[in-house]
Parts: sequence; structure tokens; C-alpha cells
Amino acid sequence: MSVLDEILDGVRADLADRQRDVALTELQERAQRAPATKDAYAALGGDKVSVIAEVKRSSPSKGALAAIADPAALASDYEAGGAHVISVLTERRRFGGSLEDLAAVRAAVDIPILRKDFVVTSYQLWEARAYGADLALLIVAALDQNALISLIERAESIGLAPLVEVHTEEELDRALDAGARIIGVNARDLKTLEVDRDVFARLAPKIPDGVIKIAESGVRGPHDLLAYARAGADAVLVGESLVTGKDPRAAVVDLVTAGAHPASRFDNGPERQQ
Ligand SMILES: O=C(O)c1ccccc1NCC(=O)[C@H](O)[C@H](O)COP(=O)(O)O
Repeated sequence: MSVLDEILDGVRADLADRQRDVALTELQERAQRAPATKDAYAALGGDKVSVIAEVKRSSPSKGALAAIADPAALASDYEAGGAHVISVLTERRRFGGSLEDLAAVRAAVDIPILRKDFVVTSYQLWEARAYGADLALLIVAALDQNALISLIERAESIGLAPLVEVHTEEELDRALDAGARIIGVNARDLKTLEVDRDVFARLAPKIPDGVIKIAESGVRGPHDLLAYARAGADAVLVGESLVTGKDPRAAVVDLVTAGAHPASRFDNGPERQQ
């Protein structure tokens, strides 16, 4: 069984508990009372390379990363450093996250928030909306094509921007066929946990203009952001290096500064055009 399959088993078990405790109608009522979602497309678009800063306590690949007693304070630091979007890992068993983290971050920041989890049913999209997310992650490797299409449609219909994650060319084809408008290329293979930063450069040329391209995982600092920028990234998603560093806010400032004027992007154009 792959790591992803093990994670999904735990996610489904936790989901069944929550579905027993909270009726879908209750979630929908809470979602309907929530303020309008923030414009994720604007936050991720433009000439800059946007920074998505992640609240991540632990991971299957590295175990415990950071205690993060106050996720709202960390998210506020990220926002003060200029982050364009906050990612909140809400999966409990392997990442130590929760919907309460999402709600706390929502109350603390004004920028868009991504619910980063392993979504397998529309109930989780309603949760995302009810607890204050503006985007929701959909992982192609975790979904069959019908589910992917219907979850993209459901997300959009309730005001969430779906970020569709891929790791292979076949997954990218499925994401595009399903109509994804924001695609995250994860350098981490969720089945083996190996990180290959070259995956983005291989897949990015196959992503049409007009689709937002996000490079996920393995960003250690501005040099990695610039390498992803040269390969055509519109945004990077960064977790581990921020939460394990001494000064997450300063680290975000460094990334945002590099992403504001990624000279190589304009001097030479993205690698795909060379
Ligand atoms: O981080 C993991 O070990 C992991 C394992 C299995 C599924 C997902 C996993 N991480 C989720 C992510 O995609 C990352 O948290 C995100 O891209 C940030 O990556 P990083 O900057 O390398 O922490």
C-alpha cells in the first residue's frame, strides 16, 4: 500500500466520524453565513511569483517539524511578510492539522486561504467553505476522473477555487481534461515521498497559458523560487523550510522579494521559450 493510500484510509475514517457528528445541512448553513470568498485568482496572478506559505506541523516524510501552538500567529507573520496566500494543512493523523486551525487562521488574516487536505467527497468542500477557506486542494492521484470533475464543479459552485494537484504527465492530462484553472505540480511523489524538483520544469510547458501554475514542495529559499520562476511558475507553495526556520516572517520577505522581480523571468523568458 502506498503512503497516499495509507493517508486516504485515515482521512476516510476521520471523515466518517465528522459526518456522524455534523450533518451536511448544518455545514451548508454555516457556509452560507460565511463571508464571500477572497479572489484567489487575483492573489496568484500578475507578473510576480506569488508565495503560498503553509502552516505545517508534521509530515509523513519528516515526522514532527514544528509545534505551532498558535497557527493564527504564524499565519499573521506570513501575511506581514507579504505572503499572497496561506495554506493550512487540516489533515490530523499525519500532519497534525485541524479545521480549528483553518478557522483560527481565517480570523487572523485577510489574504486567501487554501484548505490543504485529501478531499474525497463534497462534504469536505462544504467544511472548507464553512471554516473560512477560499481555495481547496484536489489531488488527482487520490480521485477517479468522475470524482475529480464533480469536485471541481462543486468547489466552484460554492465559491471555492480548486487547486488541482498533479505529479505526472498523465495526471496533468486528467487535470486539464477536467477543466482545472489552477494547477499545482507537486515535486513530491505522494506514493513514495521522493522529491524531484525537476518535475515542474518537465510538466510546465504542457500547461496552457491562462492556467495558473504552482510549484509545490521542496522550496528551500529564494534560489529555488527563482529556478521555478525560470521554468514558468506563477506561484510557489512552501511549508517545511518556513516552519523549521528561525524567522518565518523574514523567510517569507526573502521569497516575496525574489518573486516580485524574478529578473531571469523577464531577461530570458521562461525556460520553455528558449
Ligand atoms: O510533506 C509530506 O511529507 C507529504 C507526504 C504525503 C502527502 C503530502 C505531503 N505534503 C503535502 C505537501 O504537498 C506539502 O506540504 C507542500 O507542498 C509544501 O511542501 P514542503 O515545502 O516541501 O514542506
